[in-house]
Amino acid sequence: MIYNCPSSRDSAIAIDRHDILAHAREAFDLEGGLIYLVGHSLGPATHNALDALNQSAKYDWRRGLVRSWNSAGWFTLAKTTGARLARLVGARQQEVMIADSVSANIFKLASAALSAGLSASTTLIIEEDEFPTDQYITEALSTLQGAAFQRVEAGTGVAAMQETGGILIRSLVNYRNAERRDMAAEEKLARKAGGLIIWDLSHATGVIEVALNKAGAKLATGCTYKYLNGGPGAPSFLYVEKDLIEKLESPMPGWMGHASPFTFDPEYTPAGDITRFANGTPPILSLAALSGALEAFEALDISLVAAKARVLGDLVTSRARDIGLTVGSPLQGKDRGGHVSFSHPHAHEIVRALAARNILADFRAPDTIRFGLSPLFLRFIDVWDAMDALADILETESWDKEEYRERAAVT
Ligand SMILES: Cc1ncc(COP(=O)(O)O)c(C=O)c1O
Ligand SMILES: Nc1c(O)cccc1C(=O)C[C@H](N)C(=O)O
Repeated sequence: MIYNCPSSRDSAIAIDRHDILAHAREAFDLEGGLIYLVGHSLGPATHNALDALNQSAKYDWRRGLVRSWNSAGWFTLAKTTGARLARLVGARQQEVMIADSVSANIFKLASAALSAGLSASTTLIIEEDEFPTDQYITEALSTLQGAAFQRVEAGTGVAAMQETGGILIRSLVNYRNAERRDMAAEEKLARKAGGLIIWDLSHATGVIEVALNKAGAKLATGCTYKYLNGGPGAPSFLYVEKDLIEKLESPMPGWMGHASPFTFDPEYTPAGDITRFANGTPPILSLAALSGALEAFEALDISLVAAKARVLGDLVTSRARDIGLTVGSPLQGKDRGGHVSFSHPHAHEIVRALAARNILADFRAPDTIRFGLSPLFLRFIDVWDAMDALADILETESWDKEEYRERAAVT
């Protein structure tokens, strides 16, 4: 074990002192004194992301103007940034591109898979506790394509796929409880049943090891604004296994996915590579920020990042249990993603009481608190202190204040 779980504040300090990832924190432009436990929702800004954004806006856009499509590499930015991200999900560079949102990419990938007959049946399956957008998109797509739709109980999606040979939309890490699935084992079951899994890697990428190629995964997408710190609204990524790229056609064949957009051909011919999944003009400023943000991962061993996340999570689960909270996440680090959730009847007030102490966590109705444990910028002492604050808030019932009861529009 590279990291040990601290048993005291002093040992947390000692572990931080020897942390081989300690330098990664320097990449971030963090406000002093803030403990940020929401990197699983919106990662903080890195200096490189801000510089890249600045460069793109102030020089490439302001001065380079339309010339920058070529001179600043804007035309290929979605692909080059995807290639940069590929290592973090265990994919080949040519199998990943940046495009649209996860919502749009689930639609494109599932629709393309249905049209190409990649699965034994056209049944679309999703578990009822998946992130809502995945459910809405999957159900809407089934209506559009006249495919059967099954919203199944949590924990039964793989069995439904085995039974029907259909397409399962599945998070590698559940957004609420951080439960982690075994991609390789489930891919094996999919192959046996003639089914297909489209992976949502939103809560996995940048915090646990993801090995798409090794697992034999065919299709995936994921957010870049969480652990990858791409910035608010940063476009998501999509992955298509190399042998499938030319077999699949996007249901949204926009001009940027054309083999030669600037021939302005009235007939659509898809690009021969992953760019066939692009549709319109990409959000260059967001892509620039994302590309800059990925530099923080460049020389990092993702297995170390994952190891640190596991132990930060162990620290939260063990101390949360000590103070009487009900932990909703798996207790074994290997079964968990990068956050830990626990419940309390006054979860919302507690999250607001933590915020008043400059500790940001998040609340998911009705009673869940999530602590996101981004290993690149969080130290053991941050998490130790956050747990101390939480213990104090519970013990003194200092959450019980009128001002903590109002609901914010977004939490
Ligand atoms: C698992 C999961 N999927 C999808 C999304 C949404 O993705 P997007 O807003 O890019 O469509 C989120 C978070 O917002 C998420 O947690
Ligand atoms: N994407 C978000 C947004 O645009 C606003 C507020 C929060 C988000 C999120 O990412 C939510 C997140 N996926 C979750 O796991 O709850």
